[in-house]
Amino acid sequence: MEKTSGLISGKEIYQAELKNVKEHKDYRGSFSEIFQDHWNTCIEPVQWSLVKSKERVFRGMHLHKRHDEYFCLLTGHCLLALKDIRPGSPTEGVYSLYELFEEDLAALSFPKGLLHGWYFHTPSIHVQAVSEAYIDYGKDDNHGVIWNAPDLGIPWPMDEVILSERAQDFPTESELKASLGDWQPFE
Ligand SMILES: Cc1cn([C@H]2C[C@H](O)[C@@H](COP(=O)(O)OP(=O)(O)O[C@H]3O[C@H](C)C(=O)[C@H](O)[C@H]3O)O2)c(=O)[nH]c1=O
Repeated sequence: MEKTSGLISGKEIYQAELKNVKEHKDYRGSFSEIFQDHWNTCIEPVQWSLVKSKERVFRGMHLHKRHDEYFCLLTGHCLLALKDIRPGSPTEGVYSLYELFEEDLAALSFPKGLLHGWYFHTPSIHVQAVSEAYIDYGKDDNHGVIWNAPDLGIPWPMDEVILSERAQDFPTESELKASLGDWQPFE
């Protein structure tokens, strides 16, 4: 099977970007630059995190009204979904489903206002960055939608996942949107 990281379903979303990461291999191993300011991504990181996930773990779907995010798989194999629920976005209602492999490194940057979640086919390690620290956003801007909500419309290939207790109680997409009220992510 060809292990090429990229979009496998849906369409690209406005201001989200998957960037291939060049892995410079030699007889000692490899060296890969996973982030550069000059890439002009949508994010200015203020916090970096390293996340280890067991097989079949699903993290998300989450939504933040105030901060942008970055994700790069280091080891393993995962699916990563985005959905644009920003009122007035040129890609409002569009989803993107990416498949990422450690054998073909790639980094995804995406703006505030996109639902996002990741599923790990195998034990995996990734790094993620945010443009607002968890200590600041965790209490009031860490929203969610249940991963398999019918109105989310993500064609996940799996039926069962391992969720956090909090994520088990997330609402549907329409219930979240109703709770967010009138917000203007482009102002
Ligand atoms: C996010 C975060 C979590 N934690 C602690 C809090 C919990 O004890 C533990 C797991 O946190 P959580 O269940 O929130 O992790 P995920 O389910 O991967 O979700 C996190 O990563 C996805 C992508 C999101 O977008 C969420 O905003 C963020 O909460 O790590 C920290 O200490 N610092 C942090 O920045």
